[in-house]
Amino acid sequence: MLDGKDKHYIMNGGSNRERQPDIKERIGVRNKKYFFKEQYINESNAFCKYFEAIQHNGYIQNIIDEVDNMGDFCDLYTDVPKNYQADQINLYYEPMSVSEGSAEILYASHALDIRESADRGRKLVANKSIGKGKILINEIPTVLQVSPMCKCVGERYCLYRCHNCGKACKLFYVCDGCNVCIFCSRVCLYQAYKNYHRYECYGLQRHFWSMEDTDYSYLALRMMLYGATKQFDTQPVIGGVYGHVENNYPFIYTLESNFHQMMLPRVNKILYSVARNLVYLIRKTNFFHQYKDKNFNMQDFYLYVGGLMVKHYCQAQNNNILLKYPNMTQGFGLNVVSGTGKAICPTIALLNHSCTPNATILICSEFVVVKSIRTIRKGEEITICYSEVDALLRVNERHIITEEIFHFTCCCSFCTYEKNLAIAPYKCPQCAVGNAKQVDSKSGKTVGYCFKCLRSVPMNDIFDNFKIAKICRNVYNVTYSIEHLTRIAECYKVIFHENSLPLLDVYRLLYEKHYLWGEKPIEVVRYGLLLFRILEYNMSRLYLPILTAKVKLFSQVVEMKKFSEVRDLNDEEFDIIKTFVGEVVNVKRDLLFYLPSDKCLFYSPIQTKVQMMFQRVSLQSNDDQAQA
Ligand SMILES: C[S@@+](CC[C@H](N)C(=O)[O-])C[C@H]1O[C@@H](n2cnc3c(N)ncnc32)[C@H](O)[C@@H]1O
Repeated sequence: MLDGKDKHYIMNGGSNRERQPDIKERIGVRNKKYFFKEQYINESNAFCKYFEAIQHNGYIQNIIDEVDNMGDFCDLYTDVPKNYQADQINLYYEPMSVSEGSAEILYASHALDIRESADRGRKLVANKSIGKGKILINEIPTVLQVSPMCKCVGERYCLYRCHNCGKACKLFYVCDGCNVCIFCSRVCLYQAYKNYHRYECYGLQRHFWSMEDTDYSYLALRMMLYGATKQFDTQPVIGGVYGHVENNYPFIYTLESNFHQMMLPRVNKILYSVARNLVYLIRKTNFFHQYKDKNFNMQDFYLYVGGLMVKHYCQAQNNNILLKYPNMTQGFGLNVVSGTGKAICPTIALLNHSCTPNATILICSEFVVVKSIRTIRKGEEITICYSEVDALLRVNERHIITEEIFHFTCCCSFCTYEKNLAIAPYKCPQCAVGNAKQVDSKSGKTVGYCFKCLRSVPMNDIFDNFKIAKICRNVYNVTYSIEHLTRIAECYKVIFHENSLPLLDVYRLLYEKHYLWGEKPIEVVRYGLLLFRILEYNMSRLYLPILTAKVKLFSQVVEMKKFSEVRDLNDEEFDIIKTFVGEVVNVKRDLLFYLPSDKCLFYSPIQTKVQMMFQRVSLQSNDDQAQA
């Protein structure tokens, strides 16, 4: 439990931690002109300066023209069927809820606490051991952006979700004004209209806002409008609870924006989008009329609202949750999802990113649910993998994504592990458990140091294998032969630990080569299984990209004609197939983590086919299971 000053800081989100850009590092790497610290102190100040500048040099006229000459009303909306089926969205999941709610954090389980760390800011940690598959948070989004279902926006965005509460709706009410927003009930329609929709309706009709994944101006506007309905009250209710059902604005207001980590071109894009929003609000809506008789300086108030929208834009970029579904019925592709919008959930926004997460987000009708994907120890931080980051990429590639999209450099345990690999990458030749590094190479002998044995170890064997691997790699680069790749894998098995990432790269290549060119189908299974063993060791079995890739592997094996020719298996091959059949059965259980049982039915034909293909093996597996 937190107390006193610490608790105040953390709950209020402000904390005494003011993130400052790492000036030396940035200026060292990038051109100085991109750095803006001297120019802008914070989001509000940035917007004031920008707005003053565009007013001064006349550029504002371009924005006014753009707003005044918005396109025509889009005819296609009139084609939207008014009684469209809910497209199974609500039926996707059973309702889920946390077993016992926290008294300190809205929507969270009592097993979670808020803490703060110097490198990552606020975080949620487990205050007791948590099992796999437990519901940790079950949150109703505070602000929601549902992508409109207009056909000119594209099929990808088609969605039958209430734009106010997020519920999927079987029959819906379409707003008569814009014909874009749909609502599940008259109550939602009325609420939305009163709180925000009357200000956005005109722009929505004319595609004023881009619904692209990288544009947050529409969501920023909605966040500001939510604030306006709460009189822009940013003071949390006394009582020290994080989050408030009636007024979550104080908790939105303090979400991480990473404004000071952004480069000038990005900031300029945001300022421009917000200036557009502001001009739109002034010229096309009566949003500001309600404040006119309150004796404030309207010019200052415009700038205040603009500053708020800049802040919310940056926050939306860092904290939004993509409303998407695991959609494994379509081609079993990696990350095959149907994107439908973005949500701001202040409690879930406390979760930091990890490239080897211990929890995942599921969208369950109008709820956003966080579920543990492995056992979490007491005191361990709860982490998710941010949806734009593909944890299957290598560390440098992942860092490009986190830096470009979220403006932070990931310092999770997996990134640290991958970086440490560079320091002591080898398997100790003495104990075969510890990590060793080379320390010396004299008179034909290579000596290393093992961090487990805590002493020097001979490394000649390792370096002999390195030499062979290097030669094989050179030959492979010319011939692309499977034999040389196999030889590299054998050398790597001596040099590195069996679940290490260098081996993963070689197995991935071997799998692809065998799948495309190989004569022996059993090798596809062998390397496919090895690949997933390493991935699951480093990440988790219940990790959606891994699961979908695995289902893809199984379906590929089923499709391989050559398997029908496999008759006589030797003992080793028999074992491989036995493991494979076991995995095919197990994956069904893993799928149930993400989908209700009727949605896993698509998987049954694969299971049946595999069991028929390898009848002898599956019979024996069944016997083994019965004995066990
Ligand atoms: C959704 S918020 C998470 C909560 C945040 N720590 C806070 O105090 O509000 C995302 C921000 O947390 C920080 N963060 C999250 N994961 C991180 C990681 N793995 N490494 C470094 N910073 C991280 C970044 O500043 C990121 O923009």
